[in-house]
Amino acid sequence: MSFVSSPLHMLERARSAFDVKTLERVLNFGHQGGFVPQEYDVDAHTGFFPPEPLPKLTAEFSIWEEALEKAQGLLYLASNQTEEAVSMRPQGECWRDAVRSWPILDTGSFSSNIRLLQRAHLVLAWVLHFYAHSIPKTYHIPTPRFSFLAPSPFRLPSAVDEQHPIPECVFRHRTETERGFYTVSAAVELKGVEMLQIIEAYMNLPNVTESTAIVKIGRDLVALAKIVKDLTEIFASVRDTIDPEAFFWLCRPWWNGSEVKGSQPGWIYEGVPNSASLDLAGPSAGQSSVMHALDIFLDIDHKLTQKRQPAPTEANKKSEQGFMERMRKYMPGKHREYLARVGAVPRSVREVARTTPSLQEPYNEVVAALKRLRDIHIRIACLYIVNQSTKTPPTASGVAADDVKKAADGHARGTGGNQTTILLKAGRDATQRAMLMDA
Ligand code: HEM
Repeated sequence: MSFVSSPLHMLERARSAFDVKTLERVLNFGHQGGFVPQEYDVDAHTGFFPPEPLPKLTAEFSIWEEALEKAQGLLYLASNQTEEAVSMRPQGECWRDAVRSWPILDTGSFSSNIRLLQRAHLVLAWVLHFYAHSIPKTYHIPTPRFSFLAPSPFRLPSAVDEQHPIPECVFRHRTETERGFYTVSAAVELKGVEMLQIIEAYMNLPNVTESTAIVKIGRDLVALAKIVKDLTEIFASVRDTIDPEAFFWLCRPWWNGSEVKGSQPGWIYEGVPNSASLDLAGPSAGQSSVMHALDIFLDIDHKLTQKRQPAPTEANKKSEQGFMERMRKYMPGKHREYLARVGAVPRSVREVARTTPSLQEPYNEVVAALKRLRDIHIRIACLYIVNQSTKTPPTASGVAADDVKKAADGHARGTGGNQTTILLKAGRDATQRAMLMDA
């Protein structure tokens, strides 16, 4: 082992490995009591994404990883009545039997490794969705019961391993569409890193009323408007890469969560008290931490707590005002803390712009850009969800004529469980309301 003789040498060596900004953050220069995103597991280069892809779980947990891998070529939606889907039902049942017979695995060995915990969460969440949505439902047993807690070793039966011929086309179509959706969402998240740098700079300004600070804020708002415009283009690119039919009928049903609807309970996790009453929304890009950060930084009032103009419409009032806050429950805890910290800044950028004439226009430009983004997003949701739900399902979906209405029943709902257009328009209108009127 070689020793470094002085802190200066150490600094020099470290400089070659990191950029200076990162280094300063690590050493906490200039951030005494300040805002350091890394403390909230927000990376300087990848933002809310981990800096590296999540590592696979160790051999001890291979049953989880293997089950997920196999599920992707094996399971069909319960609603799929095509010949292939029906012929694959026994293999699906074997897969679910195997999952039911899993032993309880102790995750203590990696309880301090956040990346492995995240990987475990990701793998088990998808296994759960594959499990729940592939169970052929009957009208008499509306509630699928399942458990990860039964005590016998997991082994996939040979019937599954032989891999009876699997029809490729439906899977490929679904996988490509799904990949397209994740890629666009990831592009938004990564483009958003530039925005997080602006937020960080604002949070660390010693005095937001100083003239140099005002010049900096003005410049950053101009840059932010450009970033939001770029984000809008990324959103709009879904139309080039994602097929609406495959999105609505082949992918999206797998993402639905367990909603508690009236007297019908949600999914029951055996061994978990009151699990049927848990609010377990499916994944939604509404959980994107970067988009929440932007809203919070600009002080967009989704909850309609501020008196702003124009007054909310009746439809605005009917939408779920706590939706964005509810979606934060699905984010990693540290990211929630990051958002709370940004929201707790003593003077929001909106407040500073309101009282600083030179900042009103650049602030309004960002808000206008975000409103346009939400307009485009509404059009996308109509194209991919509302319109699709009124169409005849494609043959590959295997949805039987009698079941079309049931399958499309959630047509006006997002995977997060809300009436799509009302919710998204309320978000767009809340954005518009942040506009400073006397500019
Ligand atoms: C095919 C593409 C897309 C469709 C059909 C779509 C649809 C929806 C729907 C239905 C909702 C309502 C909430 C729910 O219940 O889930 C929603 C919300 C949301 N989506 Fe998307 N979305 C798409 C792409 C994206 C992308 C790429 C992002 C980027 C992160 C995104 C960000 C959001 C956000 C932040 C919300 C919360 C509401 C808001 O901020 O206005 N969406 N989306």
